This record gives sequence, structure tokens and C-alpha cells, in this order.
Amino acid sequence: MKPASGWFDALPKDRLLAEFSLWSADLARVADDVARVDAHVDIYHVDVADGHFSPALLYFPDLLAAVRKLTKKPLHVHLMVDDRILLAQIEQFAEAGADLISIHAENDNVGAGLDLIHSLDLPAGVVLQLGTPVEAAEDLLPRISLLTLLGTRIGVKGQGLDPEAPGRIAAARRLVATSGFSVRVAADGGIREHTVPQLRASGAETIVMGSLAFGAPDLAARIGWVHAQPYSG
Ligand SMILES: O=C(CO)[C@@H](O)[C@H](O)COP(=O)(O)O
Repeated sequence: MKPASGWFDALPKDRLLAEFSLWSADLARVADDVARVDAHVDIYHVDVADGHFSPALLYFPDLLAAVRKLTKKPLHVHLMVDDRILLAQIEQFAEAGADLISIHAENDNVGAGLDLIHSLDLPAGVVLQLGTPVEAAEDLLPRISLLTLLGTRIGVKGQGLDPEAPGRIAAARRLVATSGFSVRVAADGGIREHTVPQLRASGAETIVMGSLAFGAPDLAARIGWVHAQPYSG
């Protein structure tokens, strides 16, 4: 069973949450960017990619440990890594200060990974790539706190939202509602001014913001706008 995830359960449920993707921070000045945006962040999103499971190479445990010293806000680690290193990476990122770890449903070791995350007393999430049926998450719902759906190809930023993404978010919300488990649904990738209302209307409860957050001309106004997005489902 999943451990109690106090901080995650305590986040507001009546508004869209802003996850700030540190991949889109100024990577030469991460500390400056964290100081600049911290007051507006609900959760930091930390992409970890190994160049195999995902084409990118991103973040590593010592870097997360350095970020951990910069903020008290929650750190959500999204592991896009091969099965050969998945379990070791979970342990290392937990040790480095992750508050929530998400792994991919496409990993063969997803069950063992969720067990390990729970044994480290952390809430767990599962992420689905675009081509993976939403129903692949059904049996995992009792064991997770967050279900994230990629809206773009894995490991490439700056892409537009896939047209199937809003429908997949809606399907994920229906799956969670039918299950009766307490799992939030997140949208990751393709988060733009014109896609946020669509994703929220489809049921997204958190969005992973890259350039839309770090490049905002008025960050307070933009996050206020995100928090105020209506959901009528
Ligand atoms: O994982 C991703 C994109 O797939 C995000 O974490 C990136 O940070 C998004 O950056 P933008 O494309 O929104 O600028």
C-alpha cells in the first residue's frame, strides 16, 4: 500500500497546480532562477533522462541535492530511465532529497519500482507516454498518488501539444473516478497559453510548466491565471 503523503494530500484540490520544470530554468544559473520563482511554485518538476529510455540526458542525484538546499518547496523527480538503472536511481534520488518520485508505466520494473519508492516512505507517481493506453495505469492506481500523462514525445522540450492529449487527460480522470482511489492527474509537455485552458477543462489537476513559467514576463500574473483556470467536471 502507498505511504501517507501528507504534503501532497495537503495541496489545494480546488485549483490547477503549477509544477515548474527545472529543465526549463536557466541551467547556468539554477540557483538564481529558483530564488526568482520560488514564491510562485507549487511543486518543482525534475526530469531525469538517461539518453536510452529517453533521448535527453538530464539531472543527476548530486544536482538534485544541490537544488534541495535552495528551496523548501516539494521536489518531484520524474525518472525517464532504463530498467537496468531504475531501482538504483530511485534510491539515489530519494537520498538526494526527492519528495515524490514518478516512474514510467512502460518500465518492466514498474511494480518493483513502486515498492521501492514506498519502502523509502515517499509517495509515488506513474507517467504514461503518448502511445501507452491510459488503461495501462488502472492496476497501478491503488499504489500511486499522481498519474502524469505526457502530451508530447518523451524527452524533447519545446514541442506543441499532441491533439490526443486533452482526451487522454479526460480518460485518466474517468479511470481515477471509477477506481475510487485518491490520485491526481497531471499534464506534462506542450503547456502553452492556449493549451492550459483546454487541459484544465479536460481535468488536469497539475501542469508541468517549462518556458511558460520560466519565460513569463509577469510570473505572479501568470501563476494567478493558472490557479484560476476553471474545471467544471
Ligand atoms: O518534460 C517536459 C517537456 O516534455 C518539460 O518538463 C519541459 O520543461 C517543457 O518545456 P517547454 O516545452 O514547456 O518549454
